[in-house]
Amino acid sequence: MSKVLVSDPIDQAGIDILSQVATVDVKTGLKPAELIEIIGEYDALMIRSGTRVTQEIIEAGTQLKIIGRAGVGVDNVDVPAATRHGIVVVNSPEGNTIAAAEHAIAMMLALSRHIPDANVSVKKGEWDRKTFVGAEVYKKTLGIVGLGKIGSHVAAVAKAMGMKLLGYDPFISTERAEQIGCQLVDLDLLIQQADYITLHIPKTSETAHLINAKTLAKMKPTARIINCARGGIIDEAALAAAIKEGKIAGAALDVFESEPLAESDLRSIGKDIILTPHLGASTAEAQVNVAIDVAEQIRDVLLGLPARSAVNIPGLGPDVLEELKPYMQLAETLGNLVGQLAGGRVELLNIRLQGELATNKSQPLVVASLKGLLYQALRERVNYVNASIEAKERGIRVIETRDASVRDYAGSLHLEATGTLGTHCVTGALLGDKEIHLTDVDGFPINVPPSKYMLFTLHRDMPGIIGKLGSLLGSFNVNIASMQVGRKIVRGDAVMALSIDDPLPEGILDEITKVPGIRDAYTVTL
Ligand SMILES: NC(=O)C1=CN([C@@H]2O[C@H](COP(=O)(O)OP(=O)(O)OC[C@H]3O[C@@H](n4cnc5c(N)ncnc54)[C@H](O)[C@@H]3O)[C@@H](O)[C@H]2O)C=CC1
Ligand SMILES: O=C(O)C(=O)COP(=O)(O)O
Repeated sequence: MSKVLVSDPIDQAGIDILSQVATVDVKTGLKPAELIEIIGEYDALMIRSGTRVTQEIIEAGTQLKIIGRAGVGVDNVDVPAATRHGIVVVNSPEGNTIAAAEHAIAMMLALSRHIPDANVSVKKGEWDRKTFVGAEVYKKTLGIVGLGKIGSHVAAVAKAMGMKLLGYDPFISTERAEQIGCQLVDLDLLIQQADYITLHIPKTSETAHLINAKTLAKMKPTARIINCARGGIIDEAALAAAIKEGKIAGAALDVFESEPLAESDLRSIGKDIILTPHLGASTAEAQVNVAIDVAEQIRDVLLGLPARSAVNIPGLGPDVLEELKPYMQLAETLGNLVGQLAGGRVELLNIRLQGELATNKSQPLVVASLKGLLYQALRERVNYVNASIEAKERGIRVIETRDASVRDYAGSLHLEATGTLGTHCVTGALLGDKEIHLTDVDGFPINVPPSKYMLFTLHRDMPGIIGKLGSLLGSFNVNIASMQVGRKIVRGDAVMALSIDDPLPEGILDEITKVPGIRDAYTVTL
C-alpha cells in the first residue's frame, strides 16, 4: 500500500480520502532535517504553507510521486526540482478563493474603522470614541493588483460597497477587466490614485518588493495597503518606515517575508497597522474544499490517473484534461510505437495535431507523445511532468505542427520519428466509443486497435506471403489474434499489422525477413 505524509494541518475530509488508497501519517511541525530523514518512505506529501519543500527534501524523497499543496501558492515548493525528478505538484486553485478575498475585504474595513485596536481598548475597560474615528470606503478608489480569482472576487464585493475600481494585471485583457468592473491602468497610476491598494498576485522574482520605498513614496498620504497574497511582495522595512513617517495612512498584512513573523518593526506601529498570522485561507469551508480537492488528486495519481490541477504539467487544466483524456492515451501509445519502430536513438520527433486537435489546447498531447516515446528507455521514471525535460536532455528535437484541414477523423495524431536507424511514422485516431485505432503505419493506411504485442512487416503485396508468415509464426508456436494488410496500390508495397498473443520469441524476426517478399519486420510491445 502507498504511504502519504501530511506535514501541515489538513482537514479530516482530506485524510479520509487519502486513507482509501494509502497509509496516512500526519506529522506536523517537522524540522527540515526530520522531514529529510523520513521522506524517503513516502509516495506522496501533502502540505500547506507551513512546510518548505526544498531541493534537498525532494532529493531525499526517492519514492515521491506527488506533492499536494492544499491551497493556492506553491512558492514554498521547489517546483523546478520536483519537475526534474518527475514529481507532480498539484494545488487547489479555487478552494480558498472566497476565504482569501473575504479576508482582504475584512482587513480593509477593520483597518478603516480601527476595529482591532478599538476592541482591545474596550476589553481593557476603556470607552475611547475619539481615537478610533475611521474612514468610509464608499466612493473611495480601490486599486487591485492582480485580477485573478481572488482579485476578481474582491472587485465584485468592493463594487457592491460603492468603491471605484482600478486594476493592474499585465496578463489580462481590457475586456476581462471591464467585465470585473475595473479600469485597467498601469501600476504607477494605480499607486498614485488609489485610496486603498490590495495585492492579489503570486510571489515571483518579478513581484518581489514590487511595493518598495519608491512606490510607497508615490502613494497618497491617506492611502492604505492590504497584503493577503504573499510576504515579500512588500518591502516590510520600507513599509514600516512609510507608515511611521506618515507617508501612507496604514497597512493590513496577513503574510510576511518570513513566517512566523519574527522580531519586526511592523509590531511597533499602533492602530495604523493590522497583522494576522496568514489566516486568508483559514475558514472551515475553505479548509474542507482544499483538503478534498488535493486529497482526490493525490489519490488519483497514486492510482495511476492524471491530476486535474498539476502546476508543473503545462496546459493541463481541469477542463482541458476532461476533453483530452482519451487522446492522451492515444498520444502515448503512438509515441511508444513509433519509438520502437524507429529503434536506435531518436533524434527528431515530428508531431502533427490534426483536425479538431489542431488547437493550442492540445499541447499536453505533445508531452504525452514524448512520454510514450521515452517509455522504452525510462519505463516508469518518465511521466507527464518530466517527459519534456528528459527529451531535451537526450537531444531529441521536437517539431509540432497543427493541421486543421485533415478531416479523415474528428481528430487524429501523426507522429514521425527519425533516429539513427531511419524514419518511421504512425497515425492514430479515436473511433466509435473513443477506442484507439492505428490508422496509418509508414504511410500505409490500416485500421487496427493496438494490442500489447504486435508485429509489423513491410512486404510486397503478392500471393502467398500471408500464408508463409502464418506458417512460420505457427512453427514458433506464436498465436495470431488479428491481422490486417494496408496497401496503397495492388501488388505494390504493403504493410502487415499483426496482433499476437505473446511476445515474439528470440531470433524469429530474422527468419521472417528471410521470407521472399518481406523486406522488413518489427515487433513492438505496447
Ligand atoms: N493569505 C492567504 O492565506 C492566501 C493567499 N493566496 C495568495 O493570493 C494570490 C492570488 O491568488 P489567486 O487569485 O488564486 O491567483 P490567480 O492565479 O487566480 O491570480 C493571480 C493574478 O496575478 C496576475 N499577475 C501575475 N503576475 C503579476 C504581476 N507581476 N503584476 C500584476 N499581476 C500579476 C495574474 O495575471 C493573475 O491574474 C497568490 O499569491 C496566492 O498564493 C491565496 C489563497 C490564500
Ligand atoms: O493558498 C494559499 O496560497 C495560502 O496562502 C493559504 O495558506 P495556508 O494553506 O493557510 O497555509
